[in-house]
Amino acid sequence: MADKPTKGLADVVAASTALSDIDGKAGRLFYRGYDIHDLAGRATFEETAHLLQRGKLPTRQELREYGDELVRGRELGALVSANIAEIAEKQKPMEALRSLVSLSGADDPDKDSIAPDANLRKAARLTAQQPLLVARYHAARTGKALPGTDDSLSIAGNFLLQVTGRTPTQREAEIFDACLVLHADHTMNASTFAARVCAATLSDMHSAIVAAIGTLKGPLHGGANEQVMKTLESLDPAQVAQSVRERLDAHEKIMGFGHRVYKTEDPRATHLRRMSQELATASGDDTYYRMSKEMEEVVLETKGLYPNVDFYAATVYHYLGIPTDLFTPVFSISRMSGWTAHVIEQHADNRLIRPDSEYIGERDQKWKPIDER
Ligand SMILES: CC(=O)SCCNC(=O)CCNC(=O)[C@H](O)C(C)(C)COP(=O)(O)OP(=O)(O)OC[C@H]1O[C@@H](n2cnc3c(N)ncnc32)[C@H](O)[C@@H]1OP(=O)(O)O
Ligand SMILES: O=C([O-])CC(=O)C(=O)O
Repeated sequence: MADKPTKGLADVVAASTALSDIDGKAGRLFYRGYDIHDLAGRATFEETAHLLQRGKLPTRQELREYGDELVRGRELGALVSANIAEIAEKQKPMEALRSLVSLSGADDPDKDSIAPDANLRKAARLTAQQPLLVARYHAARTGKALPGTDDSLSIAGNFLLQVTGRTPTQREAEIFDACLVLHADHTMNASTFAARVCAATLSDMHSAIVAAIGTLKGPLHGGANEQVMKTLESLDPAQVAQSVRERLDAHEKIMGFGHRVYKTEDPRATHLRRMSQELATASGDDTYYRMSKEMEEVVLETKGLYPNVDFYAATVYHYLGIPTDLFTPVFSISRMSGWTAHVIEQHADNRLIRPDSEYIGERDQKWKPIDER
């Protein structure tokens, strides 16, 4: 007979990884041994993606080569281009991305291979294409022309340019770049686990990423950042503390708080809070930032819960001019670097992921013909 399951697989070690590590008690996060506090605001997203996918922080030469590969790889395939308008009309952003990444698999030059070199190339292409897919989707649904990419800008800068229609200031691009670095990888989170389960059947990288996107979408995971903004918009700025207390008394979850692993402040929230404050001040209207701070105080005092990565990311994206329903797609732009690195890692030392279950249904049922049931 199987053991009792641990609900939600809490504390179960499901894989070995050299990609990221969390100390949940101390509130620390590392990518391949580098403290997130050393990377955020110092390493670019491109360097971070290289670190995750290719095992090391790049030299200038390696970064140039990887950057060129990203530029070459961002071209979208024929199937994606032919279908994006209809998808944008019929599907919400995360559903659309799930469809578009699936279609892009059919256009990928390495589509039939899961060999290590093919996986590296696919990881770079998926990372390069994800921001463009989000921007093209947004352009298609708004009917606005997509500004061309500017090769003097980073992935972060180009995304802001293409979604807001204006060249970001250097500081805006830096802040968004730091956001991408902060969201890049996070041990065995639900979407990464989904990707690894898929990859472990020796399925291909695009299939694993489709599974990950579908998993990130939910409000208990990446979908929370959009819900945070909706909560802020729904609150009366003069009644924040009272409304949050009422919601907690009614056993409602306040999105953007709590975490399976962190029992103290999420180290990413420390950076995002600071960036939210900076952008709020620069915008001349810091209402949402002040409301967020008040929510944070009430939730900590009432429930002992800290903000997670999604909480202050919401106002950062809002102040950067990103539409609220693109917040979770933005998360996927960053996490693509981690997901693809996990697929590479899974394929490199694979065993089928197939846990056990505890049977709790009826036993010894007697079969009856349909007319006797
Ligand atoms: C990128 C990311 O995925 S970060 C997480 C994003 N998700 C969210 O922000 C959604 C809100 N948060 C949550 O739902 C949870 O804290 C999760 C999903 C992140 C973690 O879930 P779990 O580890 O399974 O904790 P669980 O949901 O069992 O919560 C434990 C207790 O804290 C409470 N709790 C947890 N989070 C919250 C919250 N945000 N608001 C109010 N209460 C909460 C639960 O109601 C539960 O209380 P109980 O023991 O009285 O029933
Ligand atoms: O680790 C988790 O469970 C969720 C999370 O914070 C992330 O994916 O960034």
